Amino acid sequence: MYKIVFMRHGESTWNLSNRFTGWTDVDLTEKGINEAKAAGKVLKESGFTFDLAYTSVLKRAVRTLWLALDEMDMMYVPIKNDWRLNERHYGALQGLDKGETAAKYGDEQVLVWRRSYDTPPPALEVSDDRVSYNDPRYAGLSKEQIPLTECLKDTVARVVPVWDEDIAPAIRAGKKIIISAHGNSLRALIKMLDGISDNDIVGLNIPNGQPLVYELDADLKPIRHYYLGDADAIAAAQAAVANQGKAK
Ligand SMILES: O=C(O)[C@H](O)COP(=O)(O)O
Repeated sequence: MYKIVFMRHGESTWNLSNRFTGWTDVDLTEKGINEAKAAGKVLKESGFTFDLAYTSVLKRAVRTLWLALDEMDMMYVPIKNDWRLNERHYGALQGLDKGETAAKYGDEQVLVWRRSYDTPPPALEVSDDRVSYNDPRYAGLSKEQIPLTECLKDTVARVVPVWDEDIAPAIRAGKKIIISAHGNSLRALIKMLDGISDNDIVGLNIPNGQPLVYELDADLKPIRHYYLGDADAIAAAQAAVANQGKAK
């Protein structure tokens, strides 16, 4: 039996101000820093150790990983940064307030943009300052690989190859792995692992900064999964994420 730990980053400044974030590189809040440290503490207390870590190229996930590993006194663990673990690109919604957007377009439309499997939010114009073409961290990518918007299906299409080509072979080679990523890049991975339908994935919300353990069989099929933290607090945090896209 194998175990792998998934963790969404701690609260970011744009989680706090309830803005669509996507590929915008915002940092953690004080609360987010504390969530990351608490995640490291509970992992340590639960006896977890790691010998390989994966994260995105966005600082909220990278810093969450650093803080958790620091808390575990395991900052020597090799880290692979992969842009394909980035948050789902939120297109022209990036920077907008989720509640205000729901008040303008309706809760239903915002739910479609946030959670439907194959309807992307409105795309950025290529001339928009928010487009990542000139960002040095994506210098090795073609323009076709740099999204102007993404639905979850698009995110699945870039996340699953990281699993198949990199993470799964490492698990099979016996590496104990933690992945620090984002609400929707983790939803993409979990959809694939658990075989969740396009309809049911709408109801899956990942809370900030809570280690999620997956136990996998010899074929890397999930046996069971569980959060390490307090169950009531996690359920409340998941409900809060679901409610972020509703008009006040
Ligand atoms: O990109 C964002 O805004 C968040 O990280 C995830 O947002 P969501 O829960 O609204 O999809």
